[in-house]
Amino acid sequence: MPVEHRVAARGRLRARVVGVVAGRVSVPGMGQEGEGGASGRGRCVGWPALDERRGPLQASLGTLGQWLQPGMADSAQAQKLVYLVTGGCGFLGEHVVRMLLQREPRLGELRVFDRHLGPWLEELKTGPVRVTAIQGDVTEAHEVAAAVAGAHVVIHTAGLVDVFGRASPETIHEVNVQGTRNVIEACVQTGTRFLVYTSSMEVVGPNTKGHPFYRGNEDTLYEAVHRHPYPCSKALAERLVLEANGREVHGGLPLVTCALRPTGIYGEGHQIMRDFYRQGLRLGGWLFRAIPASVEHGRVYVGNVAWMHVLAARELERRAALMGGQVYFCYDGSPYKSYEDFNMEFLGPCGLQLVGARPLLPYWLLVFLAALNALLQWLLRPLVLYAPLLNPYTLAVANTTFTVSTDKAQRHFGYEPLFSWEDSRTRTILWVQAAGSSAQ
Ligand SMILES: NC(=O)C1=CN([C@@H]2O[C@H](COP(=O)(O)OP(=O)(O)OC[C@H]3O[C@@H](n4cnc5c(N)ncnc54)[C@H](O)[C@@H]3O)[C@@H](O)[C@H]2O)C=CC1
Ligand SMILES: C[C@H](CCCC(C)(C)O)[C@H]1CC[C@H]2[C@@H]3[C@H](O)CC4=CC(=O)CC[C@]4(C)[C@H]3CC[C@]12C
Repeated sequence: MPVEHRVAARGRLRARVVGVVAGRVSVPGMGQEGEGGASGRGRCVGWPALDERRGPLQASLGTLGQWLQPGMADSAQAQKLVYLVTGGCGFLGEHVVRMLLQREPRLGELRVFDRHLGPWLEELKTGPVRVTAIQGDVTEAHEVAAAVAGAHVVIHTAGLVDVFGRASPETIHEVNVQGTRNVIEACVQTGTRFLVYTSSMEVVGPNTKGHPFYRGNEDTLYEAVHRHPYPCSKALAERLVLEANGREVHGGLPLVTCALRPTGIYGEGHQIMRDFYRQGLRLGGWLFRAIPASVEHGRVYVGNVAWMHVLAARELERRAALMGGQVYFCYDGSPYKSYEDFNMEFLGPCGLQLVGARPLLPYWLLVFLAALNALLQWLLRPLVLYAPLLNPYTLAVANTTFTVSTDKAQRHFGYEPLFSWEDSRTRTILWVQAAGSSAQ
């Protein structure tokens, strides 16, 4: 069992850390570090003061300048790297964590930072890579700084994904914007040079005017106008990340950043898909079409999004000049369909049927119901949280074509989807079936 403990350094740096260290628990200062732990690897389980913290890590890794020598990454002598994944216990974060463990040969230590740590992290402790679970909050600058210190690469995927009105706009801003600012500042202060940010298609659109974005790419001109707190926060955070590219980090070298913009992610662990499945089961196996089949909604498989993060993080060092400050849509071979028709690719084989070749309700009635839901949410807020799937924002997103067609990630860092559409579909169906049966 992992031991949870408060970690203090200089009285300022505090983060709740659960050390899961290659099969054993690391308790700082108690002589229980993993074998060979004296080198300082995985020192985040016991945070010394910032400057001291750089010492042991640099002793084992050399100076930052050293490990960045051209060609070194390819050599057999390449240093093992420390990765930090914020939001590593979320839907996407878990896939990124597992993908790094499977596909990043240079991984020496993996720090998983999240507000809520998943029990599945336990199973990772048997592997060869040191996995350090850190319970922390991205809105707490000192917790972020403690987690980032000594990491070579940060994949910042933590975020508050809320388009249903569960959280206040202030909280969404705090987590998504201030949290990202804290990550950037932590990189700058501690000398971490490589930052990959999980942005979203939502930073582009659909916009408030309902303009379609049809098979667009990163250079497509589109009027990005937002009002909802979630896309506003993601757009602001993305800008912070891109503007931070080139900033001098502790040690004098430049920060290299890029942002990945997934469209709607699906796959194992996708809660909204599971909710639709359960809703269909409750309705006797039927779902009712609300959106015209002609409205295309971009979707991408979570395993491919995770793979893109791993590749981008790996290649940022070698291709800093090309990739630094760039944005990349996440894409794969998933077909272009409406949101509901796409979901039926998985829910159909699980026994559900989508009723209606056309929407059963006229659009004006959906708009009315969405507005009614928004009103009810506002009226009931002092008493209870009413947060249905249908609201004016989700209706507008679902009802506006937004699809991407690009190869920028392939051109810039050699990305090819790891999972074919058939694989992605099969994996998702198996997960929906399992998640559905465990719900009954
Ligand atoms: N789900 C989707 O379709 C899409 C998601 N994204 C982005 O991908 C990222 C991951 O999203 P999902 O995995 O879907 O969401 P998720 O909610 O499953 O995962 C987010 C993770 O961040 C953690 N987190 C939230 N607030 C935190 C805080 N204050 N401090 C530390 N950790 C915190 C959560 O505990 C959670 O584990 C987000 O940044 C989101 O904006 C982008 C495009 C599409
Ligand atoms: C919940 C919506 C579908 C309900 C439609 C209804 C009520 C008519 O049946 C989802 C439709 C589109 C989704 C969003 C989209 O995939 C883009 C996103 C990107 C993100 O970064 C976060 C999630 C989301 C906003 C996603 C949320 C659910 C939908 C609005």
